[in-house]
Amino acid sequence: VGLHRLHPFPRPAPQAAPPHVPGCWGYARFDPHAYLQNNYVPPRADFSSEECVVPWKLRCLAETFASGEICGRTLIDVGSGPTIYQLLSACEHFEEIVATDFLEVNREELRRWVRGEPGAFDWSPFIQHVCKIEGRGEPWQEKEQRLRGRLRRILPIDVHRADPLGAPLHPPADALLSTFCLEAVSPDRAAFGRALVNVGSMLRPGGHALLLGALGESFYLAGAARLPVVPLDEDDVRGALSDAGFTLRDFRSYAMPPALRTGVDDVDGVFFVHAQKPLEG
Ligand SMILES: Nc1ncnc2c1ncn2[C@@H]1O[C@@H](CSCCNC[C@@H]2Cc3ccc([N+](=O)[O-])cc3CN2)[C@@H](O)[C@H]1O
Repeated sequence: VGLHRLHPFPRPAPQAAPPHVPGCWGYARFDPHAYLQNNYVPPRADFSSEECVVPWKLRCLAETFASGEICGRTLIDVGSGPTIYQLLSACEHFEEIVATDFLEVNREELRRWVRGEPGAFDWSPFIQHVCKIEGRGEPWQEKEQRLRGRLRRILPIDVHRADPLGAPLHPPADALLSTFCLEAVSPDRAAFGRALVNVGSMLRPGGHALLLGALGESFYLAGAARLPVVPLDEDDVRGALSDAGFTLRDFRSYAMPPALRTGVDDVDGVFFVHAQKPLEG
């Protein structure tokens, strides 16, 4: 019962990517700090306008969790990267948050934040914004501590495996969250669809899946790494969810304004999905 202790997946040698994961070698050069600077500081993380992309993402999550319908014991975050912003509304509704990523450098970045170590990325502007839009007048330091207390496991994951965590998750997660991961690690739409099936296997029947991802993106930069992304449109996402057996509850999209097209990627827009795994089957 409970999460299995896993050996980290062997990191591919830069010169030899596992054949089943084209482009995986690029992740050996992924620089978490550069990635954070590219996406999670202004202009993309500008909290002065609700029209900016990060406030839009946080609002999608806050509004979806505000109903209270999505709750339970465990939420698993797939491909967390070095970020925790995506967990700020979720952490109110789950006893345990399980973060996951393929790279140890990202898992260590997350541990550094959980431990409150100097040099960890400063998420306080994000925490303050989420407290403001959730409207409970909660001191942001309390939310920060609550997330730190509930973020108890930071595990290796590979969404290209039938068992992404290396073994089935017992008990299955009550909810699944994944932001900007599946399309960024899939060489084509079929692989994206298979990854969605794989991660869906960790979710209990009736469980909720929340996805944020890139539309029309073909690459992104993270320091020396230039990573390929499968360009998706709205129908690709809807079709993959349907093929994976999910029932769509909400679909929203955001068009990236010219001011936020900074060259760190070629993303056209962002999608937000709330889907549910049927109770039967
Ligand atoms: N096989 C694997 N299984 C699971 N995770 C894996 C695997 N391989 C790599 N990973 C893991 O997945 C990765 C997740 S970060 C993926 C970045 N996605 C693209 C980037 C993100 C972004 C963010 C924000 C905004 N915006 O407008 O606000 C736009 C964009 C568009 N560009 C990375 O953590 C890696 O370590």
